[in-house]
Amino acid sequence: MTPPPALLVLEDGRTFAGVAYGAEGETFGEMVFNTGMTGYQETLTDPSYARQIVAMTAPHIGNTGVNDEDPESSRIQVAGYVVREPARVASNWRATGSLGSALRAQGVVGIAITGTRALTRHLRDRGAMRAGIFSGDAAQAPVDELLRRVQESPQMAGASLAEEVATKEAYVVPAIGEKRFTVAAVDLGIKGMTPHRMAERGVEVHVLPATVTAEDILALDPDGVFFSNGPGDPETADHQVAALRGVLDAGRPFFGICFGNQIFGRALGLGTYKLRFGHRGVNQPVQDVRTGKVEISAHNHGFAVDAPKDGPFDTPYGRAEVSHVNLNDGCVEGLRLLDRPAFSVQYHPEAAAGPHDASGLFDQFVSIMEAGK
Ligand SMILES: NC(=O)CC[C@H](N)C(=O)O
Repeated sequence: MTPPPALLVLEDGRTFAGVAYGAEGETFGEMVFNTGMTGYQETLTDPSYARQIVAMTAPHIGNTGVNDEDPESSRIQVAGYVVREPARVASNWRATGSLGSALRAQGVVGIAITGTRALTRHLRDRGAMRAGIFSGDAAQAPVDELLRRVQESPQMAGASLAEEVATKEAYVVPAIGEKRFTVAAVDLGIKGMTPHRMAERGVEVHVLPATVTAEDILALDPDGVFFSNGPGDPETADHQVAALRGVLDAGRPFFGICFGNQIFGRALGLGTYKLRFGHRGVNQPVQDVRTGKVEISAHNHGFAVDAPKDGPFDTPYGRAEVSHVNLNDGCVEGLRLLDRPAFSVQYHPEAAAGPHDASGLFDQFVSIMEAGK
């Protein structure tokens, strides 16, 4: 059966005609692209993609189907999905179904277009922008009308989404093997692999809702505090910035990833800004400013911290420095305090999917907790 026609409409009026993939209907979100050649299931279930329509630059998606082990959260989180060619056969020994049926079962509207390269170049040149996918009855309206609705949909700048996707109830991920440390992990849209990487190192992880206060965190008497990745604009995360300031005031060892890095930056008094099209993929080169060492790393961010890159600077918590920079565009990829046990990275050392070059950052978190005991 041939899938029905579908239309992708960008807010600047560019359109891409294709066929429906996944659920039929309509959806709106920020149009972004992901360059990962692997890991579509992890990408789709990463809560940081909330309210984003993700286009895959890899031309063939769905080859290995879906399985029960790779999801990073309990559901598909993207607002919509754009692929070039959906695999007609799902072939993998772990597969429990096809990606197309998983998208349909979860009501995720997608589209297959031939022009994913043209779309990516357009976003690279003009920047990430709002978009809509329309198929079935939703595609019957005139294009002008669809465009108007895209232009009326919410922007990513100014969006507060972390509390929407984060857990409402605290839960514990037990240490694997002997328990050595307790970590309070604030969930802003945490990926399942992150607590797992800590648990593998003897950490019992208390995952807490995004609405917790510094008092709630410190009441657990944790050896370390972690702030996770998450969707939305870091400028809206005032509550989390205040909570982190309380944690830093108490001198607790701190590690942050992605949204957590942006909140750390804000807690240090730095600003954040929106990147033109962001970094989403599994092969971004990041350099450790001190050692010169380059890690190839997994990324998913559309915002970045604005910090001085020419050496240490003063913050309310003493001197700090930019620890890592991106070699593609020079943006800040990590921060650390020089006299206190606190650091964060903008990229993804849990790397699901992605290369494991940066996994040593979890060991670094363990060392600062060890030193603090
Ligand atoms: N993965 C993340 O934590 C993303 C952080 C933030 N929402 C951004 O896009 O930059």
